[in-house]
Amino acid sequence: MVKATVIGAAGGIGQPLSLLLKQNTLITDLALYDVVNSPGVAADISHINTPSVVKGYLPPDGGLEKALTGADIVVIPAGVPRKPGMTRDDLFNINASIVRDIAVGIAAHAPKAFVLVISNPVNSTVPIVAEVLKKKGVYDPKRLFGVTTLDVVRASTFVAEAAGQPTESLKFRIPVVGGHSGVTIVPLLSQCDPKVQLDQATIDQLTNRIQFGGDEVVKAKDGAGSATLSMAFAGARFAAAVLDAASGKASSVHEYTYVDLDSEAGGKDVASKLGGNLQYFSVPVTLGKNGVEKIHPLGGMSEYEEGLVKKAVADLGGNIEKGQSFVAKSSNL
Ligand SMILES: NC(=O)c1ccc[n+]([C@@H]2O[C@H](COP(=O)([O-])OP(=O)(O)OC[C@H]3O[C@@H](n4cnc5c(N)ncnc54)[C@H](O)[C@@H]3O)[C@@H](O)[C@H]2O)c1
Ligand SMILES: O=C(O)C[C@H](O)C(=O)O
Repeated sequence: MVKATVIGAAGGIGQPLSLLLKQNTLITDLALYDVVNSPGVAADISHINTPSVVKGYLPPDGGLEKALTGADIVVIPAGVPRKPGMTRDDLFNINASIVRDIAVGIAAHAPKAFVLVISNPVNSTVPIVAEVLKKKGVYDPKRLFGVTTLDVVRASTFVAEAAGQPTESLKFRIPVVGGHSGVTIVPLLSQCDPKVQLDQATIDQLTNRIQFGGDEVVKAKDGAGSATLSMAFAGARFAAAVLDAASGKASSVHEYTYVDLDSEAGGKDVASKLGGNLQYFSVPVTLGKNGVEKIHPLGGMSEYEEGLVKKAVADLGGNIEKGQSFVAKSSNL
């Protein structure tokens, strides 16, 4: 039995993500929570003849508690998206408290669940969840993930296009490390598998496109939000990876995700190579029964990529601190 809960299930990401999770046959219970419309989304999705039983929950009558109780995995796309001209950090003022309050619910009702944070700014919302879980005495860094899979998905697509093989994007695997906003997103094109020969101008252009791919969608949607469908795909893919590893369905699951480097999974080596005391970074991980089993080194980098990492580290420190001090200043915990 595997219960998956989506918080923010009626939103632009939440609906297609819930649809994709309904197709995951490892999931037996799918709980859809939102502050609006979740019963309708649940009724609709529940007619699909895959194994999971779907229920929708709203805030009255303990909806959050019911949605979370017994959850093995909680995916959080709740909160507001960007409009043109905004940075992800501009969402902090609204989304920080939304994510904090959801984390309080997780601490009380699903303390052992894998928690997958999609809500932006991910660089800060993941530390917010961690600090709440720490305050409540239930924090396990191996079970908390910032979802950065969309950056990895974009990198494959854009590199395949640049290599003149747009229909072969699944074949191109590119590590993307760091955080999830602008220059904190660091594609390691030199490690592309299979190798691609790119001149420096193309590397510059691809790096910029991967770092600012989110802006491309925000601009195209012209005020109607940010990436939802590609994010749902990426979120469902990452959730499936976590569940495949936890259930033993797959023996070696390798992903990139924004995690606490200070876990038993071996992130301290990465942190010390990054210089300073950076606590969170998107890194290559092996997933296992209990979440992050091993954090791997970032691997060989070009001088150009080392420069990108330096810029990412400089920005990330402030983003992380902002999330941590928000929780420290929250008097209602
Ligand atoms: N990590 C990533 O790669 C990535 C990619 C795309 C979008 N995002 C982020 O995901 C978030 C959601 O984006 P969206 O386009 O789905 O937005 P949306 O506005 O379409 O949907 C958000 C949903 O969250 C719900 N919500 C608000 N407060 C809530 C609460 N307290 N509890 C439960 N639900 C609540 C809303 O009712 C809404 O249905 C944004 O912050 C966006 O920036 C992250
Ligand atoms: O760009 C955004 O604000 C949404 C998301 O983080 C993305 O990368 O598409």
